[in-house]
Amino acid sequence: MYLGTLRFNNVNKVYLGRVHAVKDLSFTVDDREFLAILGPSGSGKSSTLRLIAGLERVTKGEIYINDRLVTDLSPQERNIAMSFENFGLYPNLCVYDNLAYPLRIRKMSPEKVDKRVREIAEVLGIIDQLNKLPAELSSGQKQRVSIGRALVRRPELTIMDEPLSHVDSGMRVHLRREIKRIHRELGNTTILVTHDQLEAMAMADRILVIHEGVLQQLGTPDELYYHPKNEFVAGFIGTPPMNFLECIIKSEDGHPVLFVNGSKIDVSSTDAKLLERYNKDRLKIGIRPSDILISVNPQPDYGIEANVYIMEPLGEKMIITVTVSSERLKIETDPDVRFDINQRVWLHFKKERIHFFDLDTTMRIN
Ligand SMILES: Nc1ncnc2c1ncn2[C@@H]1O[C@H](COP(=O)(O)OP(=O)(O)OP(=O)(O)O)[C@@H](O)[C@H]1O
Repeated sequence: MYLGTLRFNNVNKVYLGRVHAVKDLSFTVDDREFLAILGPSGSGKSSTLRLIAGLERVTKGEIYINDRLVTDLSPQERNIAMSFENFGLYPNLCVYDNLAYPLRIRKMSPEKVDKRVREIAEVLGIIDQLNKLPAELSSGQKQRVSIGRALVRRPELTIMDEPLSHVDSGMRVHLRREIKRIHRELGNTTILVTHDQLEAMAMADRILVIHEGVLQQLGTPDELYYHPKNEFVAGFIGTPPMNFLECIIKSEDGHPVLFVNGSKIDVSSTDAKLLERYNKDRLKIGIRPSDILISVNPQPDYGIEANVYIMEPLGEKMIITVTVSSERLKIETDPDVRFDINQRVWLHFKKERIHFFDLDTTMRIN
Protein backbone atom coordinates (compact mmCIF):
# COMPACT_ATOMS: atom_id res chain seq x y z
CA MET A 1 0.00 0.00 0.00
CA TYR A 2 2.75 2.40 0.96
CA LEU A 3 6.31 2.22 -0.29
CA GLY A 4 9.05 4.67 0.51
CA THR A 5 12.79 4.83 0.91
CA LEU A 6 14.85 7.96 1.34
CA ARG A 7 18.53 8.55 0.70
CA PHE A 8 20.59 11.63 1.52
CA ASN A 9 23.92 11.79 -0.26
CA ASN A 10 26.31 14.40 1.22
CA VAL A 11 23.54 16.96 1.50
CA ASN A 12 24.43 20.51 2.52
CA LYS A 13 22.23 23.50 3.24
CA VAL A 14 23.73 26.97 3.53
CA TYR A 15 21.38 29.90 4.23
CA LEU A 16 22.26 33.39 3.02
CA GLY A 17 25.67 32.15 1.93
CA ARG A 18 26.91 31.84 5.51
CA VAL A 19 24.67 29.79 7.85
CA HIS A 20 25.80 26.21 7.25
CA ALA A 21 22.70 24.54 8.74
CA VAL A 22 23.19 21.00 7.33
CA LYS A 23 26.69 19.65 6.75
CA ASP A 24 27.47 16.72 4.45
CA LEU A 25 24.52 14.72 5.67
CA SER A 26 24.33 11.15 4.36
CA PHE A 27 21.83 8.56 5.55
CA THR A 28 19.22 6.12 4.32
CA VAL A 29 15.71 5.44 5.58
CA ASP A 30 14.37 2.01 4.75
CA ASP A 31 10.93 1.17 3.46
CA ARG A 32 8.32 1.07 6.28
CA GLU A 33 10.82 2.50 8.76
CA PHE A 34 10.00 5.06 11.44
CA LEU A 35 12.95 7.44 11.76
CA ALA A 36 13.20 10.25 14.31
CA ILE A 37 15.50 13.19 13.64
CA LEU A 38 16.58 14.36 17.07
CA GLY A 39 18.68 17.31 18.15
CA PRO A 40 18.66 20.45 20.27
CA SER A 41 17.28 23.77 19.08
CA GLY A 42 19.08 25.09 16.01
CA SER A 43 20.77 21.77 15.19
CA GLY A 44 19.34 21.56 11.66
CA LYS A 45 16.38 19.20 12.17
CA SER A 46 13.73 21.33 10.51
CA SER A 47 16.10 22.27 7.71
CA THR A 48 16.64 18.56 7.04
CA LEU A 49 12.91 17.93 7.00
CA ARG A 50 12.27 20.91 4.73
CA LEU A 51 14.94 19.64 2.34
CA ILE A 52 13.16 16.27 2.22
CA ALA A 53 9.83 17.98 1.52
CA GLY A 54 11.35 20.25 -1.12
CA LEU A 55 10.45 23.38 0.84
CA GLU A 56 14.14 24.37 0.86
CA ARG A 57 16.63 24.02 -1.98
CA VAL A 58 19.66 21.80 -1.44
CA THR A 59 22.90 23.82 -1.62
CA LYS A 60 24.99 20.75 -2.47
CA GLY A 61 24.34 17.00 -2.53
CA GLU A 62 21.53 14.72 -3.66
CA ILE A 63 18.26 13.42 -2.24
CA TYR A 64 16.61 10.27 -3.56
CA ILE A 65 13.10 9.03 -2.79
CA ASN A 66 12.52 5.44 -3.89
CA ASP A 67 15.76 5.72 -5.88
CA ARG A 68 14.36 8.66 -7.85
CA LEU A 69 16.55 11.77 -7.76
CA VAL A 70 14.31 14.48 -6.29
CA THR A 71 16.91 17.12 -5.37
CA ASP A 72 15.52 19.68 -7.79
CA LEU A 73 11.85 18.66 -7.73
CA SER A 74 9.12 20.86 -6.26
CA PRO A 75 7.17 19.70 -3.18
CA GLN A 76 4.23 18.79 -5.43
CA GLU A 77 6.44 16.55 -7.54
CA ARG A 78 7.55 14.54 -4.49
CA ASN A 79 4.91 12.21 -3.12
CA ILE A 80 5.28 13.33 0.51
CA ALA A 81 2.66 13.91 3.18
CA MET A 82 3.29 16.39 5.96
CA SER A 83 1.50 16.44 9.28
CA PHE A 84 1.82 19.58 11.38
CA GLU A 85 1.45 20.17 15.08
CA ASN A 86 -1.47 22.57 14.61
CA PHE A 87 -3.36 19.79 12.77
CA GLY A 88 -4.03 21.99 9.71
CA LEU A 89 -7.69 20.93 9.37
CA TYR A 90 -10.29 22.98 7.50
CA PRO A 91 -12.61 24.17 10.27
CA ASN A 92 -15.70 24.52 8.08
CA LEU A 93 -15.40 21.06 6.53
CA CYS A 94 -16.58 17.91 8.31
CA VAL A 95 -14.13 15.10 9.00
CA TYR A 96 -15.24 13.23 5.88
CA ASP A 97 -14.61 16.24 3.64
CA ASN A 98 -11.30 17.00 5.36
CA LEU A 99 -10.17 13.45 4.58
CA ALA A 100 -11.60 13.54 1.05
CA TYR A 101 -10.06 16.89 0.15
CA PRO A 102 -6.58 15.70 -0.94
CA LEU A 103 -8.19 13.07 -3.17
CA ARG A 104 -10.80 15.38 -4.71
CA ILE A 105 -8.17 17.92 -5.74
CA ARG A 106 -6.46 15.04 -7.50
CA LYS A 107 -9.71 14.44 -9.42
CA MET A 108 -10.30 10.97 -8.01
CA SER A 109 -13.76 9.50 -8.71
CA PRO A 110 -16.34 9.92 -5.89
CA GLU A 111 -16.60 6.12 -5.45
CA LYS A 112 -12.85 5.75 -5.04
CA VAL A 113 -12.71 8.77 -2.71
CA ASP A 114 -15.45 7.24 -0.56
CA LYS A 115 -13.66 3.89 -0.39
CA ARG A 116 -10.32 5.46 0.57
CA VAL A 117 -11.83 7.82 3.17
CA ARG A 118 -13.73 5.00 4.88
CA GLU A 119 -10.68 2.73 4.82
CA ILE A 120 -8.41 5.26 6.51
CA ALA A 121 -11.14 6.35 8.97
CA GLU A 122 -11.59 2.71 9.96
CA VAL A 123 -7.86 2.24 10.60
CA LEU A 124 -7.70 5.45 12.61
CA GLY A 125 -10.80 4.67 14.66
CA ILE A 126 -12.69 7.78 13.54
CA ILE A 127 -15.35 6.13 11.42
CA ASP A 128 -18.07 7.40 13.79
CA GLN A 129 -16.80 10.96 13.58
CA LEU A 130 -17.07 11.49 9.83
CA ASN A 131 -19.98 13.95 10.01
CA LYS A 132 -18.48 16.11 12.76
CA LEU A 133 -16.70 19.42 12.35
CA PRO A 134 -13.11 19.67 13.71
CA ALA A 135 -14.34 21.91 16.55
CA GLU A 136 -16.48 19.02 17.83
CA LEU A 137 -13.46 16.69 18.18
CA SER A 138 -10.99 16.10 21.02
CA SER A 139 -7.39 16.98 20.25
CA GLY A 140 -6.58 13.28 19.96
CA GLN A 141 -9.27 12.85 17.35
CA LYS A 142 -8.12 15.98 15.52
CA GLN A 143 -4.60 14.59 15.42
CA ARG A 144 -5.92 11.36 13.92
CA VAL A 145 -7.87 13.24 11.26
CA SER A 146 -4.76 15.26 10.50
CA ILE A 147 -2.69 12.09 10.11
CA GLY A 148 -5.51 10.51 8.11
CA ARG A 149 -5.57 13.42 5.72
CA ALA A 150 -1.82 13.16 5.25
CA LEU A 151 -2.01 9.43 4.56
CA VAL A 152 -5.20 9.09 2.56
CA ARG A 153 -3.45 9.69 -0.74
CA ARG A 154 -0.85 7.02 0.08
CA PRO A 155 2.29 9.07 0.08
CA GLU A 156 5.74 7.60 -0.39
CA LEU A 157 6.93 9.36 2.76
CA THR A 158 5.17 10.82 5.76
CA ILE A 159 7.01 13.58 7.56
CA MET A 160 6.08 15.19 10.85
CA ASP A 161 7.65 18.29 12.39
CA GLU A 162 7.28 18.30 16.20
CA PRO A 163 3.69 17.00 15.85
CA LEU A 164 3.14 16.83 19.60
CA SER A 165 5.00 19.85 20.90
CA HIS A 166 1.93 21.84 21.89
CA VAL A 167 -0.14 19.02 23.29
CA ASP A 168 -0.31 18.62 27.08
CA SER A 169 1.80 15.85 28.58
CA GLY A 170 -0.92 13.24 29.19
CA MET A 171 -2.29 13.62 25.68
CA ARG A 172 1.22 13.59 24.27
CA VAL A 173 1.91 10.11 25.65
CA HIS A 174 -1.43 8.95 24.26
CA LEU A 175 -0.77 10.44 20.82
CA ARG A 176 2.73 9.00 20.70
CA ARG A 177 1.21 5.55 21.03
CA GLU A 178 -1.46 6.37 18.46
CA ILE A 179 1.04 7.55 15.86
CA LYS A 180 3.21 4.51 16.50
CA ARG A 181 0.23 2.17 16.22
CA ILE A 182 -0.94 3.81 12.99
CA HIS A 183 2.55 3.44 11.59
CA ARG A 184 2.62 -0.25 12.52
CA GLU A 185 -0.78 -0.78 10.93
CA LEU A 186 -0.16 1.11 7.69
CA GLY A 187 3.57 0.57 7.29
CA ASN A 188 4.06 4.08 5.90
CA THR A 189 7.69 5.19 5.98
CA THR A 190 7.69 7.99 8.53
CA ILE A 191 10.21 10.68 9.45
CA LEU A 192 9.55 12.65 12.60
CA VAL A 193 11.47 15.68 13.82
CA THR A 194 11.66 16.22 17.56
CA HIS A 195 13.88 17.79 20.19
CA ASP A 196 12.37 15.43 22.79
CA GLN A 197 14.55 12.37 23.26
CA LEU A 198 11.83 10.46 25.11
CA GLU A 199 9.48 10.97 22.18
CA ALA A 200 12.14 9.75 19.75
CA MET A 201 13.02 6.75 21.93
CA ALA A 202 9.37 5.78 22.44
CA MET A 203 8.30 6.01 18.82
CA ALA A 204 11.12 5.46 16.36
CA ASP A 205 12.76 2.34 14.95
CA ARG A 206 15.95 4.34 14.52
CA ILE A 207 17.03 7.79 15.61
CA LEU A 208 19.28 10.18 13.74
CA VAL A 209 20.97 12.53 16.20
CA ILE A 210 22.09 15.81 14.67
CA HIS A 211 24.08 18.61 16.32
CA GLU A 212 25.28 21.81 14.67
CA GLY A 213 24.21 20.42 11.30
CA VAL A 214 26.40 17.31 11.65
CA LEU A 215 25.13 13.75 11.98
CA GLN A 216 26.31 12.44 15.36
CA GLN A 217 24.87 8.93 15.27
CA LEU A 218 22.16 6.96 13.49
CA GLY A 219 20.96 3.89 15.34
CA THR A 220 18.24 2.12 17.27
CA PRO A 221 17.20 3.59 20.62
CA ASP A 222 19.20 0.81 22.34
CA GLU A 223 22.34 1.49 20.29
CA LEU A 224 22.19 5.17 21.17
CA TYR A 225 21.57 4.48 24.84
CA TYR A 226 24.07 1.68 25.41
CA HIS A 227 26.72 2.52 22.80
CA PRO A 228 26.70 6.26 22.21
CA LYS A 229 29.36 7.10 19.63
CA ASN A 230 30.43 10.33 21.25
CA GLU A 231 30.01 12.48 24.31
CA PHE A 232 27.27 14.57 22.72
CA VAL A 233 24.99 11.58 22.07
CA ALA A 234 25.85 10.11 25.48
CA GLY A 235 24.79 13.31 27.20
CA PHE A 236 21.76 13.98 25.04
CA ILE A 237 20.06 10.57 25.35
CA GLY A 238 18.79 9.57 28.80
CA THR A 239 17.19 11.41 31.74
CA PRO A 240 18.72 12.51 33.98
CA PRO A 241 21.68 12.82 31.62
CA MET A 242 24.82 10.72 31.85
CA ASN A 243 27.47 11.89 34.35
CA PHE A 244 30.92 12.68 33.01
CA LEU A 245 34.17 12.63 34.97
CA GLU A 246 37.71 13.28 33.90
CA CYS A 247 40.05 10.45 34.91
CA ILE A 248 43.76 9.90 35.09
CA ILE A 249 45.20 6.62 33.88
CA LYS A 250 48.06 5.37 36.06
CA SER A 251 50.03 2.19 35.86
CA GLU A 252 49.94 -0.33 38.72
CA ASP A 253 52.03 -3.48 38.36
CA GLY A 254 52.18 -2.80 34.65
CA HIS A 255 48.40 -2.55 34.35
CA PRO A 256 46.42 0.62 33.69
CA VAL A 257 44.26 1.83 36.58
CA LEU A 258 41.74 4.67 36.51
CA PHE A 259 41.61 7.37 39.15
CA VAL A 260 39.07 10.10 39.63
CA ASN A 261 39.96 12.71 42.25
CA GLY A 262 42.23 10.21 43.98
CA SER A 263 39.67 7.40 44.06
CA LYS A 264 40.27 4.27 42.08
CA ILE A 265 37.61 3.15 39.58
CA ASP A 266 37.27 -0.55 38.95
CA VAL A 267 36.83 -1.49 35.33
CA SER A 268 35.79 -4.73 33.64
CA SER A 269 38.46 -7.01 32.16
CA THR A 270 37.35 -6.02 28.65
CA ASP A 271 37.75 -2.35 29.49
CA ALA A 272 41.12 -3.02 31.12
CA LYS A 273 42.31 -4.40 27.76
CA LEU A 274 40.89 -1.35 26.05
CA LEU A 275 42.84 0.92 28.41
CA GLU A 276 46.01 -1.05 27.77
CA ARG A 277 45.71 -0.20 24.08
CA TYR A 278 44.91 3.44 24.79
CA ASN A 279 48.04 5.56 24.69
CA LYS A 280 47.00 8.69 26.57
CA ASP A 281 47.12 9.33 30.31
CA ARG A 282 43.72 11.02 30.63
CA LEU A 283 40.21 10.31 29.45
CA LYS A 284 36.62 11.03 30.33
CA ILE A 285 34.30 8.40 31.70
CA GLY A 286 30.53 8.51 31.39
CA ILE A 287 28.22 6.76 33.83
CA ARG A 288 24.43 6.88 33.82
CA PRO A 289 22.61 7.83 37.06
CA SER A 290 21.00 4.38 37.16
CA ASP A 291 24.42 2.69 36.91
CA ILE A 292 25.78 4.11 40.16
CA LEU A 293 25.20 2.30 43.45
CA ILE A 294 25.35 4.19 46.72
CA SER A 295 26.20 3.01 50.24
CA VAL A 296 26.26 4.68 53.67
CA ASN A 297 29.27 2.58 54.71
CA PRO A 298 32.62 2.21 53.05
CA GLN A 299 32.81 -1.32 51.70
CA PRO A 300 34.86 -3.20 49.15
CA ASP A 301 34.03 -2.00 45.64
CA TYR A 302 32.45 1.20 46.96
CA GLY A 303 35.63 3.19 46.53
CA ILE A 304 34.43 6.65 45.64
CA GLU A 305 33.72 8.95 48.53
CA ALA A 306 30.99 11.56 48.01
CA ASN A 307 28.71 13.97 49.87
CA VAL A 308 24.96 14.16 49.44
CA TYR A 309 24.09 17.52 47.91
CA ILE A 310 20.34 17.26 47.27
CA MET A 311 17.58 14.64 47.13
CA GLU A 312 14.78 14.85 44.55
CA PRO A 313 11.91 12.41 45.11
CA LEU A 314 10.21 11.93 41.74
CA GLY A 315 7.54 9.47 42.80
CA GLU A 316 8.64 6.29 41.08
CA LYS A 317 12.33 7.02 41.68
CA MET A 318 14.71 9.17 43.72
CA ILE A 319 17.36 11.36 42.11
CA ILE A 320 20.28 12.05 44.44
CA THR A 321 22.88 14.64 43.53
CA VAL A 322 26.23 14.09 45.23
CA THR A 323 29.52 15.92 45.09
CA VAL A 324 32.80 14.14 44.45
CA SER A 325 35.42 16.82 45.11
CA SER A 326 34.30 19.64 42.85
CA GLU A 327 32.19 17.44 40.56
CA ARG A 328 28.44 16.86 40.87
CA LEU A 329 26.95 13.51 39.96
CA LYS A 330 23.35 12.40 39.71
CA ILE A 331 22.33 8.99 40.96
CA GLU A 332 19.00 7.28 40.40
CA THR A 333 17.76 4.99 43.18
CA ASP A 334 14.58 3.40 44.48
CA PRO A 335 12.12 6.00 45.78
CA ASP A 336 12.35 4.92 49.43
CA VAL A 337 16.08 5.62 49.78
CA ARG A 338 16.76 8.52 52.18
CA PHE A 339 19.96 10.35 53.06
CA ASP A 340 20.68 13.56 54.93
CA ILE A 341 22.06 16.55 53.10
CA ASN A 342 25.87 16.59 53.44
CA GLN A 343 25.89 12.96 54.56
CA ARG A 344 29.02 11.13 53.54
CA VAL A 345 28.36 8.20 51.17
CA TRP A 346 30.36 5.78 49.04
CA LEU A 347 29.74 5.03 45.39
CA HIS A 348 30.19 2.06 43.11
CA PHE A 349 30.08 2.42 39.33
CA LYS A 350 28.69 -0.68 37.62
CA LYS A 351 31.79 -1.87 35.80
CA GLU A 352 30.19 -3.09 32.62
CA ARG A 353 28.27 0.18 32.27
CA ILE A 354 31.15 2.65 32.20
CA HIS A 355 31.60 4.52 28.91
CA PHE A 356 34.98 5.92 27.87
CA PHE A 357 35.51 9.04 25.78
CA ASP A 358 38.60 10.67 24.35
CA LEU A 359 39.14 14.09 25.91
CA ASP A 360 40.29 15.69 22.65
CA THR A 361 37.94 14.19 20.07
CA THR A 362 34.99 13.46 22.48
CA MET A 363 34.58 10.17 20.58
CA ARG A 364 33.86 6.88 22.31
CA ILE A 365 36.99 4.81 22.91
CA ASN A 366 36.41 1.33 21.55
N1 LIG B 1 15.49 30.58 6.49
C1 LIG B 1 16.60 30.68 7.19
N2 LIG B 1 17.50 31.66 6.96
C2 LIG B 1 18.64 31.75 7.65
N3 LIG B 1 19.01 30.89 8.63
C3 LIG B 1 18.16 29.89 8.90
C4 LIG B 1 16.92 29.73 8.21
N4 LIG B 1 16.29 28.64 8.72
C5 LIG B 1 17.09 28.14 9.68
N5 LIG B 1 18.22 28.88 9.80
C6 LIG B 1 19.34 28.62 10.71
O1 LIG B 1 19.83 27.31 10.45
C7 LIG B 1 20.17 26.64 11.65
C8 LIG B 1 19.36 25.37 11.80
O2 LIG B 1 17.99 25.71 11.94
P1 LIG B 1 16.82 24.61 12.00
O3 LIG B 1 15.53 25.35 12.06
O4 LIG B 1 17.00 23.64 10.91
O5 LIG B 1 17.13 23.92 13.40
P2 LIG B 1 16.19 23.03 14.31
O6 LIG B 1 17.07 21.95 14.83
O7 LIG B 1 14.98 22.62 13.57
O8 LIG B 1 15.84 24.03 15.47
P3 LIG B 1 14.46 24.20 16.30
O9 LIG B 1 14.31 22.94 17.13
O10 LIG B 1 14.74 25.40 17.15
O11 LIG B 1 13.38 24.38 15.31
C9 LIG B 1 19.93 27.66 12.77
O12 LIG B 1 21.15 28.29 13.03
C10 LIG B 1 18.94 28.61 12.16
O13 LIG B 1 19.06 29.90 12.74
